[in-house]
Amino acid sequence: MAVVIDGKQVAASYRATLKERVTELRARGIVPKLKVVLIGDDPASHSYVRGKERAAEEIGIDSQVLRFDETISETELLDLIDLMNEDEEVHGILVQLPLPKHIDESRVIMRISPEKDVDGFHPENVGKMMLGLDTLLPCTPHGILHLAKTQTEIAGKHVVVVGRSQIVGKPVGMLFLNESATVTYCHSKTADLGAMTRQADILIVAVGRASLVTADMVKPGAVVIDVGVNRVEGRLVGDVDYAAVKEKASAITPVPGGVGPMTITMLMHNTIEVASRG
Ligand SMILES: Nc1nc(=O)c2c([nH]1)NC[C@@H]1CN(c3ccc(C(=O)N[C@@H](CCC(=O)O)C(=O)O)cc3)C=[N+]21
Repeated sequence: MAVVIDGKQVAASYRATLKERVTELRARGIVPKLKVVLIGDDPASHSYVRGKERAAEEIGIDSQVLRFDETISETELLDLIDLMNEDEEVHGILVQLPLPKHIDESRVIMRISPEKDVDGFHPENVGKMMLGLDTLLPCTPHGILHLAKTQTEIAGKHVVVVGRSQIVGKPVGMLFLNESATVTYCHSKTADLGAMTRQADILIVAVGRASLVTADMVKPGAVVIDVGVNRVEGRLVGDVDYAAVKEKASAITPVPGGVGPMTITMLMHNTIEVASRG
């Protein structure tokens, strides 16, 4: 029977240390400031952004959400980013994804100043992360690494990543490689997924398909990190068959209450990092 990794609890205790850092910054006259751009009326996006606002308020970060309807043009959005890039009081800029079809996501990401890119999505930050240099790390991968470290040593472990998205799969493998894990990537074209996942000491699943990973695909004693966010019959579930895998793993993250709260907390971490650079 696995330990349930309480992401809500780990995130809350991490936020307590962040709150102290904000107190110190404010004593020096620095108020960390985060701008979130939210386009359209997708209920999930609005819910995530509310979570970000709540966390910022708890820690003492000044956050502002700029809401636009989906008719906003790409040029208008890029001009807005330019203004925030130039505003010395703004430390972090986040444009909530996905964007409407008529807006080129990569052009938007590349327009955000790498120094203010608290998502860690800009190619300059991705490149620095790949090189193992000190930089703004992508929030979900950073949160996953932090959760895994509460359970196990990373060096020498076999980490199997299922999913190769730009936002989670690819960077999370790179972060664990930098921590001296042996990393295997799996994806939709992987020939025998179970044969791969059964080798994992640490199994990270970030695909977006409910019940993708079943108990027979997990090595006894593995640490399982479920990054999936799926709505099934109105309920939020991950990519892992939680009830069955829980019996086999040594530790597992629940959905909700696992990786999600860590993602938001690492966004706060990045905003404070930028504010601390002065
Ligand atoms: N530029 C950008 N940066 C992002 O970081 C980003 C994004 N766009 N677009 C969407 C995804 C998704 N994402 C989540 C954040 C928190 C939870 C979270 O806190 N989930 C709660 C449950 C929330 C609920 O109940 O709906 C949990 O797992 O416990 C989930 C998902 C950030 N994203």
